[in-house]
This record gives sequence, structure tokens and C-alpha cells, in this order.
Amino acid sequence: MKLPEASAPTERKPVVLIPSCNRMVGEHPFHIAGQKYVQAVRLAGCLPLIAPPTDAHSLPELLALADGVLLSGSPSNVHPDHFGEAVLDPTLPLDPERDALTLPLVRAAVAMGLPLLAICRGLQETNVALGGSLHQAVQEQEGMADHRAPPGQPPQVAYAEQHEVEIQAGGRLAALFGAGQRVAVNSLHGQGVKTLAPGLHIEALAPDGLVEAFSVRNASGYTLCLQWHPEWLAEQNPVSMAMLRDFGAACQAYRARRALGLSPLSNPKVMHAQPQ
Ligand SMILES: N[C@@H](CCC(=O)NCCCC(=O)O)C(=O)O
Repeated sequence: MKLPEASAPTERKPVVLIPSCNRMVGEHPFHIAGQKYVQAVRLAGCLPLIAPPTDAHSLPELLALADGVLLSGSPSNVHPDHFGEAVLDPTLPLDPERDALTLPLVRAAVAMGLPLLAICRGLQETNVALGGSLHQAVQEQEGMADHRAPPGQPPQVAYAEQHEVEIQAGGRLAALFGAGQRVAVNSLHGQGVKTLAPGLHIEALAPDGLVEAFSVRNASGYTLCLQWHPEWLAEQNPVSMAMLRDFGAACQAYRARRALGLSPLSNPKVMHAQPQ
């Protein structure tokens, strides 16, 4: 059987890493990623690559394969250890293997200008990785709404639009959609931004004031972190498609620079830069 020729380097799709979640399926541990995130990377015009947990020394090699990173959502929570708190509700799932990969990965990606699109848990990981903290239960905070999905509902109900977000001036979403624009979004999270990490730009706010999107103000590369789920039925949502295309274009540009040897990929010092 003749395999198709590999395309020329300049024609190859950008490679986007999707760090895996890690959980037992029956008696066996698995590294997994949601299909809708894989499809979102394809809709962005990129090639998805699910990445299992990787030790710190291998992280530069992993990132050297990439032209972008998509941090997906997950039912698991970022371990409160990472923002100096004890676990409040031990019944909620955790994924320390994922934390061990994504937190240093976020810092390295931002330091080297690798495009980063973070969704739900991904927004939370990015905030914590760069020095921020999370509410472990937003709904238990005075004056805050319940941002969790309605319990026990089928996906088409759980991922239905639940509230609006207002786009804030001066960021990537304002450039795409206009400052002050209100966008209806879904909402499936119990954790949420408590203190925003230094150097982050608020891109959108929920009616109760919760940060629903941010970017990294002085990052040399594309960053966009969303608390909601644009990957859900993305093809039917012009706002989601505009953001995915924006991310895909950034990955394409990063790939082009890499092909010309212009990105700081070979500088190991960049890989381990700590957040500002
Ligand atoms: N567990 C965290 C993050 C919530 C989250 O990512 N929800 C989506 C889960 C399913 C999916 O991947 O769509 C929290 O509760 O805040």
C-alpha cells in the first residue's frame, strides 16, 4: 500500500499539543483527551497531537515539536496545593499528573511565545501557573452565581448557553468582536479565578464579575484563555469559529517562523523562564 507523500514543510499543518487527562478506565490507567477538543484543533486548521504526562527534562523536546498548545477542559480540578490551599471538597476529582505537565508547560509556552489557547480547566491552570489562585467553589462565594452545569442533564442541555460575558477593552477578544460586546456562553465549572496572576489582561467578565477570559499582557506570542467552551458545536457558532481561526493563524505564523529558524526554540534558557 502506497502511503501519501508527506507534504512539504511549508505546506504542513501546524502541530497543536493537547495535554492529556489521566484517569482509570476499568482497571487500567489511560491518557485521554476529549474528542471535541481534537476537532477544535482541526477546525483551527491545525494537526492535533495528544500529549501524555512528560517529565520536566523532556518538556523542551515536546514543545520543540509544537506550533501551539490547546489546554482542554476536564471534570478534574487543579489541585489546590498549587495555590496554597487544602482541598475543600475531597469528593471532587483531581488530576495531579495533568497539573504536573500543564503548569510548567504554560510557563515555558508563554516564555517562548508558543501560541496558547486554554479552555475552562486550561484557563484555571494558566492562572495558577503564572501565580494566581482559584475559588474552589465559585457558587459558595458571596454574590457569585453558580457556574456549574445543571446536574444530570444530557450534553446538549449541559453545554447550552447559560449567561453572557462582556468583552473588555484592549485585548484579543475586543479586537475580534469589539469592546462592550456581550456574548452568550455555556458554563460548566465550579472552580474560577480568585486572584488574577500578575501580567494578565482581563478579556471578558461574567455578570457576577467573575473573570471569564484573559490573555497574557506581555507575552511574545498568542495567548487566549476562556472559562467557557467554544469547542462545543463550534462549527455552528461564529464567535467560536472566529477565535479558533485566530488561534490557528497564530500557530501558522509560529510554524512559519520555526521553519525559518526564527523562534527561540533552541534556547533552553527560554524554556525554563519563570513567570514575571
Ligand atoms: N473541573 C474544573 C474545570 C471544569 C471544566 O473544564 N469543565 C469541562 C468538563 C468537561 C469538558 O471537558 O467539556 C471546574 O469544575 O472548575
